[in-house]
Amino acid sequence: MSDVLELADVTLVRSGNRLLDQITWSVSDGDRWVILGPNGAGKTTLLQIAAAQMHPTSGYAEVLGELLGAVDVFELRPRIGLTSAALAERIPRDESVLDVVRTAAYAVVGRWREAYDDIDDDRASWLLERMGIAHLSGRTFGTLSEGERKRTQLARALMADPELLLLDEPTAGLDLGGRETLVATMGEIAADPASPATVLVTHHVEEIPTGFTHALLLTGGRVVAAGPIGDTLTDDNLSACFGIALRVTHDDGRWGARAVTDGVTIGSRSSADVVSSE
Ligand SMILES: Nc1ncnc2c1ncn2[C@@H]1O[C@H](COP(=O)(O)OP(=O)(O)OP(=O)(O)O)[C@@H](O)[C@H]1O
Repeated sequence: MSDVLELADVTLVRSGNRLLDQITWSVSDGDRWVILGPNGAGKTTLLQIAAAQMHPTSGYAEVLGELLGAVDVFELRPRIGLTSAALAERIPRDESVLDVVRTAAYAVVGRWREAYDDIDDDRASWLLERMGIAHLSGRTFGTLSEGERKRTQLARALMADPELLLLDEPTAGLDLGGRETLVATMGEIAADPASPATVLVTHHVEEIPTGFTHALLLTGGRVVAAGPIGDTLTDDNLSACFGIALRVTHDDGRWGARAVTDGVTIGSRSSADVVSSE
């Protein structure tokens, strides 16, 4: 197994704040990681480093065998598939769904004068089929529902046959049905041995697809726990991560978490919803 990501003592400082604080983490070929943590924990920032979009202020970060700071990131980025809200905002609303996916072959957003081979067209069409949105290929991105946009972005992230797949909150904003079908699709991708090493950022343990192998819990820019998912997603670790007593469940390959107070599980993760059993 080769290392896809190798971070050692990575610290990132912006405006005097330590967004990431001495992160040491490695991802190997075949791994499927989930990063969990409360708002502002540094999840997106960590993913930005993995995507070669940001450099650490200090520490060592190697992505796909290339040392950040010593590599041409414009050569590295096409090897990485990324979905994120920031990237989605850059997609022109009048771009066709097919072009949103095809342009990933050049790691650009927005069709210009690139020429596409039949092989690009075939792959883009196959990915849209795989995501269940082949019928939308001629529609413009701006006319899609949120769920259809998320599927388009996932197809785009896979277009360049990436060696590393980074998914930043891919199910955010979806209704229950849309979330469940996308989580199932991500489970299929995770189960495929040909799929690249994958890192998924989410706030919700319920959104971890089946087949995910590892978890990293982040709070205040620091790692609370990281490792094989069964050892890491424990009541104690998740409670420490979110700062609230939580009970973790794992049924049929899917994870769940509920708040606990005075030994009673009350069914919410939000501290605002916690009611004492007294
Ligand atoms: N340029 C910046 N200067 C100062 N602070 C920043 C900057 N960019 C981000 N931050 C802060 O860094 C922290 C981590 O942000 P980040 O977006 O990585 O968190 P996150 O875990 O992804 O949060 P969320 O779950 O809310 O999306 C936040 O407190 C954010 O306000």
